[in-house]
Amino acid sequence: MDSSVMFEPFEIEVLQIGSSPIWLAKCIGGEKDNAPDEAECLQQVHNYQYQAGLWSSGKSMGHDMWIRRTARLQILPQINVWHLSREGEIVSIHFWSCVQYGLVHIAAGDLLRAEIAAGSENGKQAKEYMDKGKLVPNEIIVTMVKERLNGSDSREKGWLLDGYPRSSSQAIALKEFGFQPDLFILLEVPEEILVERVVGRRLDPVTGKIYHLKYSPPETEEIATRVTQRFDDTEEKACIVKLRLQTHHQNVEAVLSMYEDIIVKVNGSGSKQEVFTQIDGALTQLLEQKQEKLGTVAA
Ligand SMILES: Nc1ncnc2c1ncn2[C@@H]1O[C@H](COP(=O)(O)OP(=O)(O)O)[C@@H](O)[C@H]1O
Repeated sequence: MDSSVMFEPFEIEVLQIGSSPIWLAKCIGGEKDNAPDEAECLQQVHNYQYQAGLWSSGKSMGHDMWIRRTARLQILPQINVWHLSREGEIVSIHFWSCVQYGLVHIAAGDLLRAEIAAGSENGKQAKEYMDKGKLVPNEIIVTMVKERLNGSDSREKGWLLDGYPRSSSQAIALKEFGFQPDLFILLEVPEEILVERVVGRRLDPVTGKIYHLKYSPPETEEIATRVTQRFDDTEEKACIVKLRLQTHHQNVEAVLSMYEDIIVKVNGSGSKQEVFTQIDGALTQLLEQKQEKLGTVAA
């Protein structure tokens, strides 16, 4: 594909107010099979920025400029890309009913398990708490999360923080480090379903993908034979699972009170698709509000 063809499926809009530039690329119509993947879309947005003279020497526009420019391009496959750069970036790609986000997924539990696997001192200490279903002390987890949020990929693409903050002191630390989420998603699931999900959860050590023996079984025999169970998820640890839930109930109200204005409660007891549809709706609404706000200022 030459570069002029690459732009064709896109409608690209560039908005910048103060230090929050937003790139919007929308690709509409066409065949699913022709839909470009996420990396290709971003590449096209960057190419467009460069060709339109809005991106020089690999850098984005100056901070204090305010620019609103729309380039209407040819209409082809259906896809939307939202790209918020600098202060935080959100990339959302809609492939028909299957929607994916380009945010960096940062899971506090995964960070801790990686430390345990690496055999570090922090990992050893963390495991003692995790084995008992208790929260790992802030001295260990807060720095880990902060460093991950400061990673170049998180700063560039934006992030989805999973399993953090789990206490008000963790929420305060996050704020003090200057990290402020746009949205707080609370997944509400009855306890008996949670226990069933945890006990049936399996991890593919090769791809890192999470399965569930009943609800999302491994696709092939090969994967089924290699999946493993997390040390704190086993049947014998069912009482630890309950303790983890107890810890959650003790802290959740204090955490929620810090995010009252941005909480979205999602019914998490349905299928993956049903839950995802609700989250997608919340994210889409958030992006529309941001867009509207910028449009009002632009008018
Ligand atoms: N933000 C956190 N603060 C302290 N401990 C944490 C945090 N996140 C995870 N942990 C520890 O790791 C364990 C597993 O967490 P996680 O992987 O998030 O579990 P789940 O996926 O079941 O919610 C927790 O029980 C806790 O011991």
